[in-house]
Amino acid sequence: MTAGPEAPTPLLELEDVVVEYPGKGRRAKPFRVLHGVSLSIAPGETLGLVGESGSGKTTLGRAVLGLAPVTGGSIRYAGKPVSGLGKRERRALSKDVQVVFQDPFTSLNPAMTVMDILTEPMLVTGVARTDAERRVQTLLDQVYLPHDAAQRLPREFSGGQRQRIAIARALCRDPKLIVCDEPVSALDLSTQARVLDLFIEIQEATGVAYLFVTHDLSVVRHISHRVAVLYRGDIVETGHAAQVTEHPEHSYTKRLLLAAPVPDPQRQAQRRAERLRLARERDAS
Ligand SMILES: Nc1ncnc2c1ncn2[C@@H]1O[C@H](COP(=O)(O)OP(=O)(O)OP(=O)(O)O)[C@@H](O)[C@H]1O
Repeated sequence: MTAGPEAPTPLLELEDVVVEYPGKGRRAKPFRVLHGVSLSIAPGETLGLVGESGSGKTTLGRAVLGLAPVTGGSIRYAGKPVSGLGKRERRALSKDVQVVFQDPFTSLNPAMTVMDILTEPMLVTGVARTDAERRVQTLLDQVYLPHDAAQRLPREFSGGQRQRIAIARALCRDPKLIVCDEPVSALDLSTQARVLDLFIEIQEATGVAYLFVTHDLSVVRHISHRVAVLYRGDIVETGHAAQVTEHPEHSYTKRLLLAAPVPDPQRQAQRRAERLRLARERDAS
C-alpha cells in the first residue's frame, strides 16, 4: 500500500498551553487563565475562537503574539517552537504574525497620517521610503480606501474606515497569520458585514490565515472554516464551523448558541426556556 499524502505542517500549533498572570501581593497564587489549550491553524485557514466574556480569548490571542505569560505547553510556528527561535527567526515571526484589535478608535496613533501609519512598519525593516509609499497605494486599493486617505488623520474616518486602515497596517508586511481580536465588535451591523467580507476577500487574494477571536456566533459562522469554543480557559469543542454552530456537542456550546438573540419573539421565548432547562441540568449535575 502506498502512503497517502502527508498532512501539511500547521502554520500555528498550540499544545497544552498554560497562561498564568502573577497574583497580586507577595504570597498570592498566580491566576491561571488558560489551563492547557491545544489547537492548530493551517495556512490560509480561519479558526474562529468563541467564548463568553472572561473565558480567555484575548489572552489566547496575546499568547500567540508573545504578549502573555505562557508558563506551560508549547507554541509552534511553521513546525518550530517559538520559545527556541533565534534572533533572525524571531524577526521573521514578528513580520509573519500581525494583529487587528477591537477598537479602531484607539488602535491607530491619532497624531500620525495614514501614510505614516502604513509606511512605519515597512521603514523600520529597511524598505526604501519610495517603495513603502508606493505599497501604501496598493494597500489602500486592497481595503477600498481612496488614495487621498493617505494624507489624512485617523479622526477624519468612520469606525469602519479606521478598521480598514488597521487591516491595511496588518497587511503591509505580507503576514501569514493575523490575530483578529474582536475586530468588528465596535462596528454597526452593516459595517460589520462589509468588513467581514473584506477579511474574506483578502484571505482569498493573499492566503493569509486568521485566528479570529469573537464572542459573536453569527460573526464566527460567517467567517470561519473551523471553530474552537473556549470555556473558562479550556477548549471544550472544536470542529467545522457549520458543525459546531448547527450541531454543537458540548453543553456549553449549546448554551452559548441559545444565548444569541434571534428576531422572532416566539423562538426567542423557546430559546429562553431551553436555556433555563440546560442551566437546571448543569446545576443538578
Ligand atoms: N494582564 C492581566 N493581568 C491579570 N489578569 C488578566 C490580565 N488580562 C486578562 N486577565 C484576566 O484573564 C481572564 C480572561 O481575560 P480575557 O481578556 O482573555 O477574556 P476574554 O474572553 O477575551 O473576555 P472579553 O470577551 O470580555 O474580552 C479575565 O478574568 C481577566 O480579568
